[in-house]
Amino acid sequence: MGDEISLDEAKKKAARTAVDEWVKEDTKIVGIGSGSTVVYAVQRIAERVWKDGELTDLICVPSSYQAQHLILDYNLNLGSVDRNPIIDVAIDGADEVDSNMVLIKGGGGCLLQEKVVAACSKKFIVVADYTKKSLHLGEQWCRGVPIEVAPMAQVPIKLQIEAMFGGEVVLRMAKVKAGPIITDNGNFLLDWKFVGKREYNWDEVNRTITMIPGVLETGLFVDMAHKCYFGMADGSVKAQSK
Ligand SMILES: O=C(CO)[C@H](O)[C@H](O)COP(=O)(O)O
Repeated sequence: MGDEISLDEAKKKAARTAVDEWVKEDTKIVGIGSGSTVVYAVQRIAERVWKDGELTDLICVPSSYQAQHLILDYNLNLGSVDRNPIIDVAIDGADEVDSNMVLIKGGGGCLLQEKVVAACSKKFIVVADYTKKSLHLGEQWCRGVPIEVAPMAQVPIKLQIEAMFGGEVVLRMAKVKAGPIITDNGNFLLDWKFVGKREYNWDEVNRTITMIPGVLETGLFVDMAHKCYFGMADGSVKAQSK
């Protein structure tokens, strides 16, 4: 058996491949996702700007506070969906990707802005390590589907989701602060630990949950991803498209 690379190396390979395949000289605006894999995508963009003298006019639109500061730290041009509502390509991570390219996102709590940026993008490209790839959602990611909600509505939303779809909905608690996590948008996060063995129609589930008053957005990204790049344990990069 050959040597396995680390998860970080796998993320890096996926991110660099995606940037080189999708961010070209004529790309004007790129959406920047959130999480640890996207850091390598921003590093690659910065390398091309600052070392290779390419992409100097490229505008980067962040999907979170983290992404905004990444863009600033690497001295890239900072945009916004106010100024740049049409994005050529967005590059983002995922917590899980199933065989139909339905994604769970929001493990890092940034799903609302991530979905807005993805929806503004002509192409939405996902970068991840091999542990995120699965046949069915829930096989790899066991923390449930993140849902961003208005704080005052969290109890009725929890009860409605459990009654309609089963499983358990839990309020995500902060680790080094008393009380729940507060998102970049001042909201709470629920994690819906769905019933693994049940067959869900994710499009329908997503639409139904989104309709509950007080729900701002779900971490289910259905029919949004154009292509996913997975850094594999053997050092290769596997691409998945529909
Ligand atoms: O959705 C996200 C944050 O809300 C991230 O994209 C997702 O959690 C993947 O992160 P990482 O690249 O660190 O595995």
